[in-house]
Amino acid sequence: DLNSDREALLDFAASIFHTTKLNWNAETPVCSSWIGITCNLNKSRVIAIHLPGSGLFGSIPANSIGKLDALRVLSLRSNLLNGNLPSDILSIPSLQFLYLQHNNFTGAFPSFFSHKLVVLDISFNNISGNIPTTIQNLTRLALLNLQHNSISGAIPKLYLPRLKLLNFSYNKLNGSIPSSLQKYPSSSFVGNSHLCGPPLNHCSIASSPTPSPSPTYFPSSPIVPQNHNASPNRKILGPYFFIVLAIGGAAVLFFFVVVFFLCCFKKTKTHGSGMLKGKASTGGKNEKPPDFGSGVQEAEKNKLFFFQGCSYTFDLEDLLRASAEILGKGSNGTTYKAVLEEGNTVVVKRLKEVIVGKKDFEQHMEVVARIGQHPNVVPLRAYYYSKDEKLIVYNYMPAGSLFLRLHGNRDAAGRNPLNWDSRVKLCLGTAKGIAHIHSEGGAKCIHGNIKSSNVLLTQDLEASVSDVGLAPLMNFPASMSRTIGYRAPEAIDTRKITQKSDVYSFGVLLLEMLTGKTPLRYPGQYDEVIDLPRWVRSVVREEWTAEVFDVELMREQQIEEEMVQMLQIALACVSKLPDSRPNMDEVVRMIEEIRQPADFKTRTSSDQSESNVSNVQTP
Ligand SMILES: Nc1ncnc2c1ncn2[C@@H]1O[C@H](COP(=O)(O)OP(=O)(O)OP(=O)(O)O)[C@@H](O)[C@H]1O
Repeated sequence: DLNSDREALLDFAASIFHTTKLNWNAETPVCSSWIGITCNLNKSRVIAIHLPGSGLFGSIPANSIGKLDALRVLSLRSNLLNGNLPSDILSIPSLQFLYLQHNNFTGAFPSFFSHKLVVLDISFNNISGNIPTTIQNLTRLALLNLQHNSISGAIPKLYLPRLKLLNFSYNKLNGSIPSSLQKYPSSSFVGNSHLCGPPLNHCSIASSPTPSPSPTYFPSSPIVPQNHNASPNRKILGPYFFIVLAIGGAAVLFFFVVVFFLCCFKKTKTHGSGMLKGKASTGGKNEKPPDFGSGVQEAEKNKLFFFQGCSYTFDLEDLLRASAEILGKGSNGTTYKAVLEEGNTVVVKRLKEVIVGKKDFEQHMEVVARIGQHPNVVPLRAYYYSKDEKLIVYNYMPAGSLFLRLHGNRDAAGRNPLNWDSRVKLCLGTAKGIAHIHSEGGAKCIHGNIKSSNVLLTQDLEASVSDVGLAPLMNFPASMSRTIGYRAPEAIDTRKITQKSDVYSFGVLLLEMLTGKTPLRYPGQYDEVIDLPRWVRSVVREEWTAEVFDVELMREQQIEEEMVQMLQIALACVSKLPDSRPNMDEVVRMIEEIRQPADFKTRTSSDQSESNVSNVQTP
């Protein structure tokens, strides 16, 4: 329990000299005031210790940290810890992420490990002895970093199906590299004077006295596997594939552009018929002024246009009479929730600074309405255009936005966190919605404002992308808007949005789902923006993945592999160069590859509890 965890931590602190004030004392609450300590959600156990670079000096006593039997993450990297690696720590049954790199640990490589280990990093120490064959039992291991130690002997035959990153370089290993490990790059093995065979061409020559390479953790992209063959889900796509893809893509694009123009041309000619069903309204001159749409009354000739398939029976007058509540003021204007007299609830967006004329607006709305006929896009119901007022009517989505579901009420007692299965499902749905927008509207169809508050949820927790097609109607939003944390760097520089800048914004949304952090800091005036991609890259470089993930996901079992894969997709989406980002169809495919459809079916039945999302509140 928490008391025994507290005692164990105090024993550790008593025998280790530390320069950083830890603020650990028996009188203060462990979970909220002790530096570097993370507890589980109900604050009954310590599940993570993060004390990197904290000036810790000395050797870790047995029966201290080793007694924390709910511990999942231990990060004591970049300290001055010495002595043996305490075997009771390595065998904590719940331990998943272990970071002990850059210390002065000595002694033999221990041979008992927690079977749950995903990351084992003891690089840059002075560990000796052989690599134990028991490493073979670590079937969930994704990273094994032993570089820069004094480990000797032959490398045992290891077959670790999930291992993505391996580094044995700069040790004293000898013999030949087992065939199961030959798929890793030579940089994983260099600096072992008597190690032979592929991927090393010959016995590697110890590099001393030449200085060893700077302690770069792993080459440029620390998360992306060194060898794509290592992951069964990844396929190497050769140059021909991309050429064929490019030609095919161009042909498909051409087709859609032609279809798009044909449709537009046809629509212009048959204006007012077919898709559009006008409903005239006098605009209620004697009514009291409405909460929104003050410009509406003057425009008697203008009509509220409903799209086909819309079951509402209200007209503009009803809309003006409805009691309206402001949902928020966004970059495009103000959004109202309007409850009509017959009980229907709709959302009305009052657009500001529309830069296109009536005809263009109407034609554009038809395209948007067509795009909206997809399960992952919020359908457009109606619109109104006059000189002074532009309104768009959507269905009201009572389950609120992804933003509220993910961040709202975070610290409240009864909060029901969004579980990993639901997050995967929502990521996939959002990706499908954006992919549909990109493909349906042709190359020029860009959302331009992907963010978690523009992803709305249905009652059964499906994602639905809102604000589709607004960007081309408006001025590029001011740089200090709430959107800034999602904006691709080139979109900020050039003030131009592209499909690839949508991919970037979606990547930020994925990072938000994985980290539980918002690209905007609350509460406040939206002026403090966290550059999430930058933050994630910096943490990942230092400590691979564990620190990155949302604490609320820590209580779930066996999801690390999927989280790591999602992180890879997110980092690909937020690549600095637009051309290096995948397109949305590829993103959909990659997310689908994380989990087989069969898994989705069996797992989604457990989402029922997640569907109960009606009482979300503002953070
Ligand atoms: N159809 C809808 N149903 C329910 N809530 C909605 C709907 N459309 C928007 N909202 C919510 O209303 C609030 C205001 O939305 P609005 O789009 O005006 O601002 P925003 O999303 O914060 O910024 P932006 O204008 O840049 O998109 C948001 O919290 C949004 O999630």
